Amino acid sequence: MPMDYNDKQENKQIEKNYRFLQSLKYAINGGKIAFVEERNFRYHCLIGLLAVIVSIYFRISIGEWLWITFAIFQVLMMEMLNTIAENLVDMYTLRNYHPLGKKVKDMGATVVLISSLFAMVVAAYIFIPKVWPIIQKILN
Ligand SMILES: Nc1ncnc2c1ncn2[C@@H]1O[C@H](COP(=O)(O)OP(=O)(O)OP(=O)(O)O)[C@@H](O)[C@H]1O
Repeated sequence: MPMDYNDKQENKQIEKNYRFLQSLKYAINGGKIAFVEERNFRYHCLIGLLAVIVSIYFRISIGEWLWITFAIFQVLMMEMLNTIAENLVDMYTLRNYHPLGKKVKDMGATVVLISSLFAMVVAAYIFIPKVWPIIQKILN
C-alpha cells in the first residue's frame, strides 16, 4: 500500500481512546487542523457567523433558528468530510495522479456544493421576505 510516512514513530498514539476527555481533545484538534489548513472551511465558518449575526439582527423565530443552525452545521460537516476524503486520497496516492483519486475529490467537491446550495435556499426562504421590504423602502 503506498502510504509512506517518514517521521519518528515514538510517542505517537495509535491505540484506542479510552477516556471521553481524550476523545474530545482529539476531536477539537481535528477542528483546529481543518480551520488552519483549509481555506474553504474558514470561509464557511465566517459565512456561518455572518448568518448568525443577521439572524440576531432580524430577531428570527425559533423555527427559523432551527433551519439556520441546521444549514450552518451541515455545511461545516460536509466540508469536513470532503477534507477527510481529500486527505485520504493524498495519503493513498502520495499526491500522484490516479483516476479514482480524481473521482473521489471531484465528488467530494460536489457534496460541498450541494450542501452549500441547500444552505443558500434556507437563507433565501428566511431572509428575502425580511430584506425585501427594506429594499422597497429604500427604492421608494
Ligand atoms: N491524486 C489525484 N489524482 C487525480 N486527480 C487529482 C488528484 N489530486 C487532485 N486531483 C484533481 O485536482 C483537483 C484539485 O485538487 P485539490 O486537492 O486541490 O482539491 P480541491 O477540491 O481544490 O481542494 P480544496 O477543497 O482544499 O480547495 C481535484 O478536484 C481533482 O480533480
